[in-house]
Amino acid sequence: MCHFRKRYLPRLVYLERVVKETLRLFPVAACLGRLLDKDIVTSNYTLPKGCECLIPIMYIHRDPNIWEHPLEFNPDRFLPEEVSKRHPYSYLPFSGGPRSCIGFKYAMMAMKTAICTVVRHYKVSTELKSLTDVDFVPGVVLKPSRGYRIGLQPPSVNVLTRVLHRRWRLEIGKMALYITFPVALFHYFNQPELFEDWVVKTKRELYPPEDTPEQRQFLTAIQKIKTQQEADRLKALEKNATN
Ligand code: HEM
Repeated sequence: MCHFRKRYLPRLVYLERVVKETLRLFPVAACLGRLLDKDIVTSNYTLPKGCECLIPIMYIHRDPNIWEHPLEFNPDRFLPEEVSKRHPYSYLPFSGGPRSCIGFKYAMMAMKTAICTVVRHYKVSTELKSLTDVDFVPGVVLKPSRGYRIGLQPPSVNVLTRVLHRRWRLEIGKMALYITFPVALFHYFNQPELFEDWVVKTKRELYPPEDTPEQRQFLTAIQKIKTQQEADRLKALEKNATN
């Protein structure tokens, strides 16, 4: 199975909508607190400076005035055309304004990577039947009261997948062979005593000493020249001796 790469993340548009819809129904920070540094005037109320406010993110995310069928899991609520219909502060999983989460991009990348990695390797299941089956305990972050009731099962691996999974072993084997083979050959042929006889024998077979009439004629001619030269030299010596 190929490795997951960072460059794949922008292409996972549906997964991004799934993550966003999950954070709508189950915002990690379900409730935020603010201390007002000035009076806030709304249509019906004035919230005085110094007042401590709680912003019920989970409640806003499930408000039927904002979200149609709020308890339905529908990732397409986060299609660009749907998002543009809503007030920007109707969805606040990472808070909003100047004190919003600085790590939201990283968090989105991390969640998408984690989900991809898990679903590519495991079959995920749960005994929970609907969203309302999940109860929460109050806390700084949203936490299910009965833990995370999910099952992870390794997929049944077919032969092809098994072969692909073992590919890295094959590659290492091939690499070892590529290195060992020339090294072994080099060592073998660098022992002259092992192959000297073989070289001499092969050379004799490939280039046998020639014994043709021309060759013999040539050798006789050379011999004649040598004898002639010897005789001339002797004659010259005798002449010198008599003088
Ligand atoms: C799913 C993951 C995350 C969620 C749901 C989340 C949510 C939030 C929320 C709602 C706030 C606002 C808190 C408030 O106003 O009281 C916040 C603030 C903050 N978050 Fe995250 N966060 C996540 C991951 C991260 C990561 C990965 C980082 C760092 C890399 C990070 C860094 C921060 C910081 C520094 C603040 C404070 C910003 C400020 O007060 O100016 N968060 N986060």
